[in-house]
Amino acid sequence: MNIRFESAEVRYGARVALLPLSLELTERRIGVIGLNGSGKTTFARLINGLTKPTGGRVIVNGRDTSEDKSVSTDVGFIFQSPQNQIILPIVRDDIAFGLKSRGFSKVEIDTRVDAVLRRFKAEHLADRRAHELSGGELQLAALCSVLATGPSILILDEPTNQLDLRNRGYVQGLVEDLTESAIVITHDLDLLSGYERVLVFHQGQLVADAAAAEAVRCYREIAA
Ligand SMILES: Nc1ncnc2c1ncn2[C@@H]1O[C@H](COP(=O)(O)OP(=O)(O)OP(=O)(O)O)[C@@H](O)[C@H]1O
Repeated sequence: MNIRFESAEVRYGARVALLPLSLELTERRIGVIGLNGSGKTTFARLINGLTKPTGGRVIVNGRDTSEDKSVSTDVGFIFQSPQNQIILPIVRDDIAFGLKSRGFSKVEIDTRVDAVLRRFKAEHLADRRAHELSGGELQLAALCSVLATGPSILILDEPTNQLDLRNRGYVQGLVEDLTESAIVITHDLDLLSGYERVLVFHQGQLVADAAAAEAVRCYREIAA
């Protein structure tokens, strides 16, 4: 993946959500940490064009997110509460929904739905009602829905939020095994152990950009 921030900033009136930021991201796994309200989600939303910079530019795989809507097909986003992004009641239908809205044919949709369910060993969830799923199962269903459409970059916003220890380990394993590039926003610092690149945000500013151990040390100082 290639993501470039060129003095990108986000302001909501007088409130600064992200101060002008310039950086390039090419690593396969990137962690993002920081206190509540520090700008992490704003940073992530800029990458798939959900939020447009109020100044500067964000270029993803050669495309300007402010000008080219197709960026959003390249960047999948799993939100903090996956239950909010599952639209249809049955898991299989929800996975198909995203494909339908992207114009895939019926045959292609069926093939892709089956393939993604197989890939994540989630066949047992296909006919389940989404609102009956556990937190870990919901994460898995959301992952299937997003990855079925074939993004090359995946953003996960607090993927282990509200998960018990077993499901946390399960989701950690899923993320480790992804062939797609992944940007992981988390308050679960152990999740990032071994990450070569972790960004630390504080008050809308990137204050550290380092390997996990160093970044976490910086974050602990801020939080102290
Ligand atoms: N749509 C919006 N309108 C006004 N202010 C906003 C909006 N979205 C975010 N902000 C503000 O921008 C700042 C950064 O928010 P952001 O959601 O990026 O933080 P975060 O680091 O992801 O926080 P958390 O860890 O709590 O999820 C906050 O002060 C927030 O209130």
